[in-house]
Amino acid sequence: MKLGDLGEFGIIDRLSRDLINRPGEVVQGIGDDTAVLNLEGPWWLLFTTDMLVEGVHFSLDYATPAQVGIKTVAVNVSDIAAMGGWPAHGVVSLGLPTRLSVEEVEELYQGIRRAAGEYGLNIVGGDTVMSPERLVINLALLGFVEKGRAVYRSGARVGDLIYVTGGLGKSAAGLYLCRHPDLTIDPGMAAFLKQAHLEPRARLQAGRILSGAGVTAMDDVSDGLAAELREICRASGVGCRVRAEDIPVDYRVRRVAALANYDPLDWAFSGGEDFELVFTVPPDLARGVEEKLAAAGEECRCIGEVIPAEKGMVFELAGGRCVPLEARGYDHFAP
Ligand SMILES: Nc1ncnc2c1ncn2[C@@H]1O[C@H](COP(=O)(O)OP(=O)(O)O)[C@@H](O)[C@H]1O
Ligand SMILES: Cc1ncc(C[n+]2csc(CCOP(=O)(O)OP(=O)(O)O)c2C)c(N)n1
Ligand SMILES: [Mg+2]
Repeated sequence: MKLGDLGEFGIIDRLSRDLINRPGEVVQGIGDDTAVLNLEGPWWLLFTTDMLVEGVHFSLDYATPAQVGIKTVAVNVSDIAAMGGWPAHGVVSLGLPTRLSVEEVEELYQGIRRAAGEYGLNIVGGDTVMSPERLVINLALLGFVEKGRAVYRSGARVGDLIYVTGGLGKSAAGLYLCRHPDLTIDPGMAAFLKQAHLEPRARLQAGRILSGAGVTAMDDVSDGLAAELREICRASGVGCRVRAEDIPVDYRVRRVAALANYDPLDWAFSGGEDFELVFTVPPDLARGVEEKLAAAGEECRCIGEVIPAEKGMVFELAGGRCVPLEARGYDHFAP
């Protein structure tokens, strides 16, 4: 069978059997943003890894080595943020093609150093090997969260409101601009969107606030809003209804989408790599959540609500007509 026949999530499902031999220490295994492991003391350990491959996650045609380092840290911290915890210690593995110079590899590490400093985490080790063609970089990251405070994908309940932080589609618009440098557009706009793609930021502060404010489920938007909603719905055994009019899409994203002849909502739903947080919250706590985020300078928007599983995933178009929400997101092995 070919990898493309199963897709990324089918492959992971197949691999995920018979891997736990110390069940007593596992609070949450495969299936969430990070593993959650039980320790003595007040905190659970969060453990996650994400790898970036040249040509798949970045291109050195337009990303600087420092930006690749920044992104590597951000995508991993984002998974810790989506559990409601904080990052602590990481190890970095490098597969280096010999065409890179020492200076470029040092620059990569300047990016890692800068981002690690910003999120307050240590890099305490790693591995360095030759890679025949492409630059490969992996971070494995430990974090902590107070026992009982981790937010899983599985906690959404019918009636909860669905929110998303910040705005969606910026990364996809930025990627489009990196690939089409000749597009005529205001340079300030282009710089903003490209930065969103090349130097994403993890919503660590928002994740901490949300895990302390009673949210029921949370995920970071790495594969696109639709894919993350599918994960929450599947893990929680619920459905969802989201309103087109409330999906936060920045005017700059709309501008690039118009020039590129794309539907900006497609970028929001399927573009991915925005690293915003999508979360659910019971209606009686929603006001408090909004106020706490606003007080910390974090934006959020209510985009819909959790409905019974039988109703599926529903997309309410501007004007009120409802259509099924296609959970089309980034799949590494999509045909
Ligand atoms: N090769 C693998 N072996 C075991 N677990 C894996 C493997 N690849 C992914 N996973 C797990 O499958 C789940 C989904 O992975 P992924 O979609 O990459 O999550 P995320 O978007 O949070 O990075 C996660 O819990 C991850 O730890
Ligand atoms: C050169 C290049 N092509 C395409 C993309 C778009 N892209 C690559 S991976 C990805 C989705 C997220 O990656 P994944 O490794 O699945 O992250 P995870 O869900 O594990 O956090 C997207 C949108 C990109 N960033 N760079
Ligand atoms: Mg991953």
